[in-house]
Amino acid sequence: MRVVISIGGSVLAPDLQHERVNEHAAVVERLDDEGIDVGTVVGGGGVARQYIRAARELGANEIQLDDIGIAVTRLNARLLISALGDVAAPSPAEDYETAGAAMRRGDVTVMGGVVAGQTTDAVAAAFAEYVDADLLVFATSVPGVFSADPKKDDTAQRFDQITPGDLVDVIADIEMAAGANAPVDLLAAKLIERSGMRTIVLDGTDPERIERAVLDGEHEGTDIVPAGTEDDVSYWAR
Ligand SMILES: Nc1ncnc2c1ncn2[C@@H]1O[C@H](COP(=O)(O)OP(=O)(O)O)[C@@H](O)[C@H]1O
Ligand SMILES: O=c1ccn([C@@H]2O[C@H](COP(=O)(O)OP(=O)(O)O)[C@@H](O)[C@H]2O)c(=O)[nH]1
Repeated sequence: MRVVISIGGSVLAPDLQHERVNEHAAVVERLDDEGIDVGTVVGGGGVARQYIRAARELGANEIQLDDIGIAVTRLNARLLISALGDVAAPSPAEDYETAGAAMRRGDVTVMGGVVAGQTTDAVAAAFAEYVDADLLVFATSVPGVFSADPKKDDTAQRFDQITPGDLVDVIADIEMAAGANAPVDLLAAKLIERSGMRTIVLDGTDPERIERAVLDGEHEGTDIVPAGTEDDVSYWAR
């Protein structure tokens, strides 16, 4: 089984606590021990947003701000690599070929961002498509995809399941500036739509939830399910 896990910066290292990074690494190592090929993609979180905010005040444009964001995602990736030790490739892969080759060698791969104009959500979706992953997991700071931003709207409802097309509609209005907050970015949603890959968005603040979702298929987040496959047993058996 091949799994790609997108670990938001806000769940990996909200305040750069090494204990939390260690807990995520322990989960990745246990999945690796189970014989699962694991690819991880790490976000920039609050630290990236702090840098982006400061550089925006200093006059940097959005592409320059994205590049700053990418630099922070790669720093966070190095934190996870530090905790993973020998099971991980020694530096964050900067393209899908390098990451895919490392996965084929049996290393856990750790990526950050790759190119301006997107987020690590799109990196995770593209890498998952590149390696024909069986499962893509977005571990984020909210318990799934909601009808509106749950941090701003008390009436927002969580979707147990959503089609990629409906996901695109839910997130289409979220701003795309560097450092923006979305459960999954628009490009990622379109990649999930075209690949039809099995995808889960869940609250990853407790890393063990990621482990349960991968090993037992149990989670309380949102399944992104291609239209028409909601009751297709072969889809859910993948
Ligand atoms: N429709 C929505 N459903 C879920 N979350 C949403 C939605 N719209 C906006 N958000 C925001 O998306 C963010 C997703 O997590 P984020 O803070 O970007 O963490 P991560 O570091 O995991 O990417 C949350 O801050 C949440 O408030
Ligand atoms: O391939 C990438 C990945 C990240 N980013 C930039 O880096 C920021 C932080 O990454 P991300 O949003 O994925 O981090 P998260 O908020 O999920 O922790 C993004 O907002 C973008 O500005 C980018 O331009 N290209």
